[in-house]
Amino acid sequence: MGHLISMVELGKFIIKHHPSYSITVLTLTNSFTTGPITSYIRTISATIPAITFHHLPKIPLDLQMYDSTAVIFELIRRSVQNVEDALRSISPTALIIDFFCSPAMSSAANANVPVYYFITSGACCLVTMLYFQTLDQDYLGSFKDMNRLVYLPGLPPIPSSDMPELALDRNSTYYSAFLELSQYLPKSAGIIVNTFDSLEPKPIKAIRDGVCVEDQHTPPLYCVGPLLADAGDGSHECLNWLDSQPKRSVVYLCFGSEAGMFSSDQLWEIAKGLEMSGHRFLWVIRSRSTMREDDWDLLLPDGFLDRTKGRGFVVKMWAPQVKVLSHKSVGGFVTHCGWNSVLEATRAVALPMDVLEAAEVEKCVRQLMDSAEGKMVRRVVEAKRVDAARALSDNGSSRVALAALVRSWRKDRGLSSHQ
Ligand SMILES: O=c1ccn([C@@H]2O[C@H](COP(=O)(O)OP(=O)(O)O[C@H]3O[C@H](CO)[C@@H](O)[C@H](O)[C@H]3O)[C@@H](O)[C@H]2O)c(=O)[nH]1
Repeated sequence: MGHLISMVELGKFIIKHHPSYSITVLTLTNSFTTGPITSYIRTISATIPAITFHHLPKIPLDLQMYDSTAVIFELIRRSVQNVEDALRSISPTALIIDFFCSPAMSSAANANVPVYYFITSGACCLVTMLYFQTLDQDYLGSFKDMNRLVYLPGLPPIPSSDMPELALDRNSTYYSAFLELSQYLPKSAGIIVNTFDSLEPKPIKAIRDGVCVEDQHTPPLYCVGPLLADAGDGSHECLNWLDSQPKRSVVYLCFGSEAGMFSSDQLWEIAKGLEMSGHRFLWVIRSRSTMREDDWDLLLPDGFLDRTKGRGFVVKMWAPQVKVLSHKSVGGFVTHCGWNSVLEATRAVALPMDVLEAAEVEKCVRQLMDSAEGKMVRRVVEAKRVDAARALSDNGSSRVALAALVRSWRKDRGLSSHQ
């Protein structure tokens, strides 16, 4: 969902400023096409005629054989011919691919269409992707076993255990897919990133200076963000509850669209931490262990909902996050740091939470709501909010980047400035 929303937001950004274009989003359907995804696609299709969804033929897969990430890689790998067929029938000016979709590079080459990557995470993450070919040669073991710092251009040293999940285990299939991404990125016509120049100046400079890719040309970088979903219309009972809470008193906890699927042990730890913190909270819970509505309450500590009644509100599965974050009663956001949530948090306040233990949850919530550090985070976020608006304004860095991107694909296709 995090990837789909930002891809659609990129499409909206393109047609808003270059209305002669229309956008076709190629989508795969399978087990991960959950209710929120289906209803999101329906809403966009009904409200934005310039964006259409082209559903690629369904690929039959034995789901028992794959975990949730492997399913995505396998579907993409097996859809190469279908993507090529779609490109031949649509005949687009350019193909923009998510970073999971490297195999589509060959579909585009066969259909003679220029390919641009779209990085739905920030420039920090892109540095890791580009530099991964070098890391693969420099660090011989698996990052998960190293217990050391990893050095990347433009970034502070990163504990090896904090490397992207796909890159942690050298023997996994994800590792080869991540390495393949690192090899394909420099071959693209350009890289579009959902960030803005003043948000991540050091990694952006490192990429533009070409120091993340050895012995190869780094393609042009287009920082066009922040691309964020609109708050939209519609109501939700959690918004009514927020209306009745004091200003900036509620801490909002939500852990993205996929990562938010916790085991029952983890849910239990978060619940305990929230109870101990004594603060008001709005918490979105998802769990892999059960999807039956009646079972939800059993996942939480006995009596938790009664003891926190009035000061806590639990939403099952999905909350209107953008609306929640802009609500006046929300004073803090505890997140897994999915990039969309980070960007959306520029409208609110966030602290990352790492270790899922009750004491850590309690500490994190208290720090955010009570401490000098929490106040400082609020000030930094406010400054970034102003920078973000500037980047998207006329002649702002993201608008200039979008214009350069459009010029680039026109040039690739030999089109004049009117086409
Ligand atoms: O209850 C919910 C949960 C999520 N959202 C929205 O769903 C999106 C979630 O995106 P994100 O915060 O990026 O989380 P994920 O989808 O889990 O993130 C995946 O995709 C991101 C973008 O590539 C990566 O940065 C993350 O590491 C990866 O986990 C955001 O727009 C949220 O507003 C809701 O509206 N309601």
